[in-house]
Amino acid sequence: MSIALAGRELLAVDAAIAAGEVLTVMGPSGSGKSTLLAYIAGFLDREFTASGGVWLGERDLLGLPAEKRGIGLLFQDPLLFPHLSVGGNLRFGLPRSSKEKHQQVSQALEQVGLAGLESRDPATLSGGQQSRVALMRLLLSKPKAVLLDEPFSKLDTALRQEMRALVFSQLREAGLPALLVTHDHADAKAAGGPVIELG
Ligand SMILES: Nc1ncnc2c1ncn2[C@@H]1O[C@H](COP(=O)(O)OP(=O)(O)OP(=O)(O)O)[C@@H](O)[C@H]1O
Repeated sequence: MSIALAGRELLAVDAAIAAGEVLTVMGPSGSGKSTLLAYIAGFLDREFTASGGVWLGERDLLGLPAEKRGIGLLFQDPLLFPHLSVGGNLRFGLPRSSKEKHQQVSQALEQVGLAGLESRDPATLSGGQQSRVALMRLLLSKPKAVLLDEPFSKLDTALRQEMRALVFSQLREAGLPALLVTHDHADAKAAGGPVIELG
């Protein structure tokens, strides 16, 4: 696929991502990394024109509205809902039909070392704890693929290493194909998959 801005090609990418693999796209500021994710997720601004397909298995994603694409997103900010508790944020990610919501939420919290924090206000959690809640909310929503936009860039060094290990191991375990955009070579190395450098 390729994306143009004001008639000039901004970026072109041709790649396939296997289940449990993370493809990293690197490039300088303005090279189109966030634009690429917006195209795949289904919210590209009208200023851009794009051509080429985006497939998830047999499904042509471009024919589907954003909310039907089955894509989970993780950004540099955890973006937790401030009016919901930690448990409320995690339940929000659960498909409407899922049973035993309470148990799924408490297991998810336990998995990331946050057992018992269901009723906490997200604003009272540390940045690292908020990132872990955001990751579990994403996984509980059962996406078919994941897009990561500089997810570690706001964390300090020690936390960044811990979150990289956690995010990539959870994605691998869930067998999800993922696309990571980043400036940071250490992110690409930790992701362990192929790397595309945009010009
Ligand atoms: N809504 C828009 N209208 C016009 N131009 C835009 C719009 N959004 C982004 N751009 C331009 O498109 C180009 C790519 O932007 P994009 O945000 O995808 O880059 P990026 O590689 O993610 O950058 P960064 O690493 O700084 O986040 C930039 O030149 C940017 O100014």
